[in-house]
This record gives sequence, structure tokens and C-alpha cells, in this order.
Amino acid sequence: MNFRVRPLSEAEKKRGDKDCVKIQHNSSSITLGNAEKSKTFTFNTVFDHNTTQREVLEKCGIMQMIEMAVDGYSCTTFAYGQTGSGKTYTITGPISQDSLMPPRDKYGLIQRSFSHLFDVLGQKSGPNITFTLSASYLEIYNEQVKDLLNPSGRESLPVRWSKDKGFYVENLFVVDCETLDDLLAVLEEGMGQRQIATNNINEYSSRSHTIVSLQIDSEMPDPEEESLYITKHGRLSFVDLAGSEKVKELGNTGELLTETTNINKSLLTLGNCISALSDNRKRSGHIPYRDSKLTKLLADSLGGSGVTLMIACITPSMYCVSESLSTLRYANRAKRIKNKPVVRMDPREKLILSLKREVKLLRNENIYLRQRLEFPLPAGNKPAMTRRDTEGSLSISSFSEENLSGDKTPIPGDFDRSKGTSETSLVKEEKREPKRRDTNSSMLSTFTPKSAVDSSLYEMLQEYMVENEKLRSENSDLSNVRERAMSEHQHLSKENDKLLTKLDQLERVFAASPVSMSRTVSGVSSSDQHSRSLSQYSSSSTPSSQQGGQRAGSQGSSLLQSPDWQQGSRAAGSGSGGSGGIDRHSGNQDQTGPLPPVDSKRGVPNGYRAPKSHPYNTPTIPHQQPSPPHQHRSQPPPTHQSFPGSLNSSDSHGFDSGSRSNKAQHTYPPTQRGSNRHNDTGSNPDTSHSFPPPKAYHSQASLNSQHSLPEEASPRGLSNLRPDPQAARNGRDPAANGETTHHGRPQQKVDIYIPSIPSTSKDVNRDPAPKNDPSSPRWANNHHANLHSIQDRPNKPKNPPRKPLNKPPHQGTAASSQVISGYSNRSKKNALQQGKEGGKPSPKTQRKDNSEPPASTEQNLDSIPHTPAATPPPVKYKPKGASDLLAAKSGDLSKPPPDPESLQEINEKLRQELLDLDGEIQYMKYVNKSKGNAAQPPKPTKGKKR
Ligand SMILES: Nc1ncnc2c1ncn2[C@@H]1O[C@H](COP(=O)(O)OP(=O)(O)OP(=O)(O)O)[C@@H](O)[C@H]1O
Repeated sequence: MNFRVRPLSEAEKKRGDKDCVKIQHNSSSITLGNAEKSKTFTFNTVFDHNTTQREVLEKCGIMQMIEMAVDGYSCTTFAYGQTGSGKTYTITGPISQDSLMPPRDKYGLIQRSFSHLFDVLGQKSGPNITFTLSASYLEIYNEQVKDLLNPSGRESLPVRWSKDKGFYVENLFVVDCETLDDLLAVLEEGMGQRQIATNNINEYSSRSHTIVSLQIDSEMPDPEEESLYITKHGRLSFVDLAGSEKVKELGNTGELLTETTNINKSLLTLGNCISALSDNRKRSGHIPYRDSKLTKLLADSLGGSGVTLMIACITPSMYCVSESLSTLRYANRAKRIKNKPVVRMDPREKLILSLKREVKLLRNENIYLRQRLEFPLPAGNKPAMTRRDTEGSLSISSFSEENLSGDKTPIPGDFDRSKGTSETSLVKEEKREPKRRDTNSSMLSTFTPKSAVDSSLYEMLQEYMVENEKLRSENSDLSNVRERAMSEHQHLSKENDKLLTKLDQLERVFAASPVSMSRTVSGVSSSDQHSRSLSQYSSSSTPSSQQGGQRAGSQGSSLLQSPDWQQGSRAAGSGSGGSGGIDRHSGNQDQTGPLPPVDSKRGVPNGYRAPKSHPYNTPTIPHQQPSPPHQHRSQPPPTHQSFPGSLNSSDSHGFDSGSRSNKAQHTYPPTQRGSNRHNDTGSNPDTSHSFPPPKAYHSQASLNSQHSLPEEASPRGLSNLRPDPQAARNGRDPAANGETTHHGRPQQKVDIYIPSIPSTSKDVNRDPAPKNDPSSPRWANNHHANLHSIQDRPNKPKNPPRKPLNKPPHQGTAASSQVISGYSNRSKKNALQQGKEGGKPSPKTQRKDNSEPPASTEQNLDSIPHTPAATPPPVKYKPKGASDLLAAKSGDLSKPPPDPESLQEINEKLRQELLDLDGEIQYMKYVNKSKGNAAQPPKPTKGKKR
């Protein structure tokens, strides 16, 4: 807790205000009042009006906090005080009319801290140590959270809570910063967006609370085990609170009055939280964090696991003495709050570390006990093996030559190595007792108490043995836990990658939708943000899992690209197009080919370093970029998708062919904001390949208008983007033939423009397999190309751009994701409900054709064996909606564009199909479970239709 008193301002001097503050020189006490009435307070440091900005940085303790933030702690500095008391001056430096950024010598705590931070990072950097910085800047204005780095999205951002992150702001813009200049640029931009107004006391009064947050992620090898990397997520935040104000004195009216009321309200809540936290009795009770957004966001800093530095600011003017007194009281209460700072890191890494620490302690204890007993230390501190013989006497048998050979340190006792014999005086003080000498290789083969001393030694020895036993069991527990954590991590990574693959496909369909495009163009793409949040989750996944995920493909369409997979699939006789390469439950790989060698300790490929990630920031994902089909090393690249001059990088790289790892092939015009913005849709640094746009390529907006799908061009339908297994079995590609399997109804063609694609077709021609043979790689290529041709066409050169549909703007992918998960949950719930109500699935899950199991999009289906005891009713899935979409690739260009209603219909079908599929999965799970009980499968009944 620090205190700062600013000098009297010119206006105050003119007014003849008296200085009411007295600070003892070199003292931490401050006296407020006049000769008649005064009050003294003591704080850590008190800065008088002569203190420079540099001195504040050096003496307030923030430099230590910066080091803590680099070490993984969450550190917050906030300035509190009445309006015009010098909070902004302290935090960012003085604001002037000419420039938002103060001159260098007036730089506030933020700029100086950033600069110091880079010094610290320079000192701490080393081989295999990486630091990643990312910044965000927000303000709370009238109880609404605004993103100062994303002024276009001026609507209030929601404050959410999660178990891992606590309170956080959803969809907050996060900017990666590599240099000090990047950080200063972020700061300047944010400062330019702040709400500032003039009042009677301050010309540039902040009307909002602002929070600058800097995320510091570090990744470094564990000093004790090089192959294990520790990731820490430190945070450095600066909070400039709006000043408390007396409405009457300021004479605010209208909007200013509303602002003042809100400011005072949130400060009151902050005060209540501080008084509750500073009171030992109330501390364990309810703390009203939820009463305001400010206290929600400061919850962790105030009473949680963070480190907090508060700088209370006052004016020396006698005119403001009552406000100054109130600030002093406020600060006096706050200084009683005690936090328990913890390092923010991955929970599993944390567990491993804590176990390792425990083992280390036990080892030390072990060594200590040995020294006390004057036992020789085992080589490499390896604990001795103990056993108890049948007569109950203790035996130590592992102090063999082998154990001791590496131990060059003098060993207490008189153990004779050269002869392989040992002689140990167990306790020097008891040397009067005749020494026991064993001639075998063990130090002490048997030990039977013969005297009182011996029996006390015996007891000690017993204790030691127990301790030693404990140590060993701890060790084995630790390695078990670690193994488990590793396999769980791998498993989760694979799961993530599968989800990402699904998301990719969702995005591709979204890419085909003008609604999604228009979202992208209109500024911040929430879809992109959603991708970020997912990719963040996946960024911790290992390449092996990414590759595995890519191989797994989880969707039939991409898997069909792999001849290996096809072989495996045929060999297994499953015929299921959706069988992934990885068993979802066991995490085993199937026949999709060997993965690269994996580091057994880290669970990642050898030499791999996990990309840095943290919960609030994620690398940008090429938005809406076409992803080339899954390729295997042995598979020739699909040439049908190539544009002249474009680089099809993924094709030749085998494993790298995943949609996430691919460089984007299309370069869109850069967006307005800087290139390092996460949700810059067009300026992704990964977008390394560009090609000249085709003639009719005008803008992304025109692209939007061409692929006019209704807003609800449901992502659910994406899982249907796969071949119709029935059609595949019949030796034809329904998509390629422009047919539909939708209840035999004539296909409704969707006029989505598919330009003719230059094909080198060399490789395809070499393929002896017939084009319409679903088992053929060529069929797979064609099929996949068809999918891509629907999703990835950047423009429609021949047709004029169509008008975008008159639909309300989409609410963003976050919302969509909620819809998806909501849908999924509902379906699961329904399926469960049906199970409860008699174990009967929806009739929609029943198949008319019971010839073969479905080509599932879910791994679960593939892992379900046929069960004679509980043979489920025949289930087969026909991707009706998908076939509509697939058929669209052969759309007739001469025909008019699809009307919104037909698209709506397709969309509805897609949704329905996915609903069915989900129900089927649940049902199959249920049936599979029931097979264990050898019960007859329940008959399907009519299920709820959503
Ligand atoms: N230590 C200082 N030395 C010189 N001038 C100062 C100092 N502290 C504040 N000032 C001046 O006092 C005025 C008010 O300061 P500032 O804007 O930082 O107040 P504030 O507490 O942030 O007010 P508000 O809550 O209204 O935003 C400014 O003109 C500023 O330059």
C-alpha cells in the first residue's frame, strides 16, 4: 500500500487553497488536517509532491511485482482516489491536449513497467525458454465493459466466470506484443478510446475505470527433468479507477450525472469488498464481488491468489480534506487484506511438480536419516531395498557394490568396498557396543536387538525402513500419476484435434455462407474469435496428436483421401466412412499409418516443443480459408483444387496437410487494424501464399453476396458432408452424379457457382481405379474436391454478385457454438430421456435400409461391435441434407441463384439430419451398454422432434 500526494494545482493556488498534508521526511506516515485537528496514517511508502515518476517506479514495489508476474503470478496495480487526485498521472502520466501519450520523462507506471519487464525478460531468457506477451485494454463505463482495442465493437462485453479463469471478459481483444513499441502502441491506442470529460476539478477527468492487462506466458524446461516443460501464465494488470466524486460539488447533470452515479456505485462496491476482506470475521463470509463489474474483474486481485499493489492518491488542498480523509481510511482498510498468491500454471503440471517436490523432500529426509544412522548413502540417493525376513528381523540387502559403485563421497561408517564387505557402526555414540560385522555383500544382512541400545536402534531402524518404504511408494505413485496425466493429455489433445477438424468443416460451410462472410467483413469476426478460443485449447495439443487428428480426420470425407485408411477400412470390413484413425476412447491408432516417434516422457514427437498458449490469448487461425484435403505421403496431391500459380503447400508435405497447419492459400485484402491483431481476418501472418484473384473477384463483400445461404446454414449439417455410404456401396458417387438420396425425391439443385478448375489430372489418370469406385483414392479425391469446390470458391466470375439476403446479422460464432452445444446437449438429453422412458430411440434413428451400419461422423459408432446378445435394430444413416449440398457442386450455372427458401429447406434438412445422427449415436451407445446385460434391445418408439 502506497500513498501519493500531488502538488497543489495552479487553479488551487489561485483560489488560495491551503496545503493540509504533512509528510515526515523519509517516513511512511502522513498527517492530514491543520494544527487544530489532524489525523495520522502509516503506509508502506508515502510519496510527496516532489516525488518523480521514476522514484515511484523504484520505490513502490512494482519492480518486484514484475518479476513475480514473469514467474507466473497474477499481479495488479491500481490507483485509487478522488477525482483530480493524480491517479491517471501516476498510472499513465499526464494527459495533454496535444498528445495522449505523455513525454518520456513523464511516463507513468505502465510505460516504465513495460520497459522494466523487457529488462527482466532479457535477464531470464535462455535456451529453451520462451516468453509470450499479449495485451488487452478495457474500460468499465456506466457498468458496461468496452474493449478499448476494438472500438468498432462498442457494445458491452459480457463478464463471465469459469472455474479455471475466475471472472473474465468474453471476446476481449488480445494483441500479441513482441517489442516494447508494440506494448506502447497498444497503450496509446487504448488511451485514445477512453471516456474523458471535464469537471470542476479536473480538465481531463476519466469517466471510466480502465484495466490494462498484460499476459506473460513462459515455457521452460523443468530444471530437474529436461524433457518436461513447465508453462506458467503470469499477468500484470494496471487499473486506473475513475475518481470518486461529490455530485453537488461537481455540479454534474444529465449524462455526467449518470456517469458519476455509476462511478460512485462501483467504487462503493469496491469499498464494501475491501472492508469485508480486511475484516477477519467477514473475510470467510460473503464478499459482494458480483455487485459490480469492477469488483468482479478485481476479485482475484483483491482477495484471491494474486499480488496487489494499491496506490492511493490525494490532493493536498484543504478544500478536499474530507475526500482525502475518506481515501486514507479506504487505503488503511485495504492494507489489511492479505492474499495468498499462487503461480498460475497448468493443473497437471502443477500436480507433477508438487509430487516431485514431495519426493525430493522425502529423499532429503531419507538422506538425513541415513546420516543420523551413519548408513552409507546409496548411489544417486537411490533408496535402499528393505525386506523383513520370516523371523521378523530386519534386513537391508541392497547396499551392494552395484548401488555403491557410483558413490564417491566418503561414507559414514567403515564400509569396505574393495572387499565387498561392510562394517557399520550404526550410531557413533554407541561405539562402546561391539561392532557388528557382516561378511556378505549387504551392509547389514540381519539385525536382531540384543541390548537396550540395540533395541532403540532397532526402533530407529524400523522407523527408517517405514520411511524408506513410503518414499518408494511415493515414487511409484508419482510415476503412475505422471503416466496417467500424460496419457490423459494425449487423449485430450486428440479429442481437441477432432473437434478442430469438425470446426474446420463448420467454418468451410460458413465460408460458403454469405452471412458468415458478411460477419467477417463487418469487422471483428466472432467466428474467428471462437476459432481462437478453440485453437487456444488445441494449441497445447501436441503435433503428434494434431497429426493424429488429421489422420483420424474423424470425418469420412477427409479420411477417404488416405489410401492407407481405405485399406485399413476394407481390411476391417467396417465400410464405415467415418471411422477415425484414433480410437476416441482408447486413444489407439488404427491402420492409418505410423505416427512419428513419440517422446515417451512428454507424449509428443521427439524434438517437439509445444506452442505457447494461455487461456486469454490464442494464435490466429486462417479464417475461412480453404483447407486442402487430407493427404498422405503416398497420396498424390489433388490437382483439381489448384489455382494457377498458387502453392499447394500441404500436398507435398504429408503430415502437414491439416487444415490448421496449412498456410492459407488465399490472400484477402488486409483489414483496417494492425497485422498482429488476433481477429484480423484478412491479415493473417500465416497467409503466405497468394494468387492473383480471378477476374470477377472484387471484394470479400461480393463474395459474401454470391454464396447466399440463409443465416441458419446450420453448422450441424456439416457432419453430413460425407459420401452417402449406400451410394458408395452401389459404386457411384451421388454428389458427383448430381443425384440425391433424399427420400428418392428429385434433387433440388442449389446454384452455388463452381468454376471449372484447372486440373493437372496426371496423377488422377494414373489411378487405375474407376472414378466412381468409393474405395478408390481417386473417388475420394473427387469427392473431397467436390466438397471443397462448394466451400472454397472465392468468387463467381461468371455470374454477377447477388444481393445479400435480407437477414439480420448473425450474432457470432460464440452464439452459434452455444446453439451447437445446446443442440447436442438437448439431443443427448432426449436420448437419455428416451432411454429412461423405456430405452426406445426416436423413430428417426431407425433405418429403412438395414443392410449395413452407417458411415458415422462419430468415433463412438465405429467402436461399437456387433453384439449378438443385444443386436440393435438396423441403423443406417443417409446423409440426405448432405447430398443436397454435395449435389450443389454440380449446380447449373445457367440457372438462377437459389432462392432463400430452398436454402432454408436444405438447412432445415441438414439440421434434422444431424439431430437424427446425434440421436442415433446416443441410441447406439445405449444399445452397446445394454449388451453387457445381455438384454434384448428396446424397440424404437417415436422420439421427440425438435
Ligand atoms: N504528481 C503530480 N505532479 C504534478 N501534477 C500532477 C501530479 N498528479 C496529478 N497532477 C496533475 O493533476 C491533474 C489531475 O490529475 P489526474 O488527471 O491524474 O487525476 P485523476 O485522479 O486521474 O482524476 P480523474 O479521476 O478525474 O480522472 C492533472 O492536471 C495532472 O497533471
